[in-house]
Parts: sequence; structure tokens; C-alpha cells
Amino acid sequence: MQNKVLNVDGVKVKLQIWDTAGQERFRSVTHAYYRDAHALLLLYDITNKTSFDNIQAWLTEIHEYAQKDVVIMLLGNKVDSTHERVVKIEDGERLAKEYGVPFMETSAKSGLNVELAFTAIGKELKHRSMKLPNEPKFKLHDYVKKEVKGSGCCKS
Ligand SMILES: Nc1nc2c(ncn2[C@@H]2O[C@H](COP(=O)(O)OP(=O)(O)OP(=O)(O)O)[C@@H](O)[C@H]2O)c(=O)[nH]1
Repeated sequence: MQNKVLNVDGVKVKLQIWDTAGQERFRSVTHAYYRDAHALLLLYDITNKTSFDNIQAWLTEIHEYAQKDVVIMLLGNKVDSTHERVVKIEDGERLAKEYGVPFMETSAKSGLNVELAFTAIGKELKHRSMKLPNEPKFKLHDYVKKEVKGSGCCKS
């Protein structure tokens, strides 16, 4: 478990981050982890088709076990591994659209969009918790679309 403190528009937001194992054999353990989570980052590896195929099962499971209003974000990681890519950006986009979740490609190695993923979650959770009546609603999808950076390889 790791803590990350963000400054979201002058407000401190503390994220408590749990990295759960993706493997099937740990599923029963992971339920307990995400049952009470406010946000879930679902990562697949763009160089590993199986990891992408597993996302569908995760989304179905989350629907069953997670909080109804949980913030979900789909991330296609390892975008730095250009030559090993087997999952197209369009495939990620299509899946995200199907489930109505924001999507971006990331690289834990180069750092591409990593801060953005956490900031976006932080902003969404802050807006939800503050409930300021005069403040316009934070639009997570729009924010991600506006701020996301391409890998510089595959997008026109
Ligand atoms: N090139 C590249 N390698 C990465 C990236 N992110 C992770 N890796 C590598 O991928 C491997 C697996 O990373 P982990 O963070 O252990 O993956 P995980 O899915 O959490 O693994 P489990 O905890 O076993 O489920 C490691 O060797 C990482 O260095 C990335 O963005 N780019």
C-alpha cells in the first residue's frame, strides 16, 4: 500500500493506493480490496493480449462487487514498448466506450500520463466530496480527453 498526496486546486487529496495482483488465483482476496474502494485503475499491458482480454472479466466483476459509484479508469500501460505492441489504441478506446469509462495509454517507464491518471481521479473524488453547489460539475471524461498525451507513435 502506498500513499500519494495530491494538491488538487489548492485542496490536499490523499490517495491510499493498493496494488492488487491480477491473477485469477488471487480473485477471492482481491474482492476484499476493491469492495470499499472509491476509485479503481484497471491496467492492461499493450504488449499482452491476454491482459487486455481479462479486462472484460474485471469490469463485469467490479460491477458486481465494487461500490456502485466507484470511479473507474482504464489504462493501457507500457506504451513505450512500441515494437511489442499487440493491442491497438483503438481497441482500448472501444472497450472503454462500451463500458463508459475514461481511457488513456500510459507508461510507468517513461511516466507518460501517469500523473494525469492520479490527478484525474483526485479531482473527481475531491469534487464529489466537497459538493459545492455553485461549482460546475467536474467532467472526468472531458478532463482526461483534454489532458491526455499521445505516445507520439500511433496517433495522427
Ligand atoms: N517497458 C515497460 N515496462 C513496464 C512498464 N510498467 C511495468 N513494466 C515492467 O513490467 C513488469 C511487470 O510489472 P509489475 O508492476 O510487476 O506488474 P504487475 O501486473 O503489478 O504484476 P503482478 O503484481 O504480478 O500482478 C516489470 O518488469 C516492470 O518493470 C512500462 O510502462 N513500460
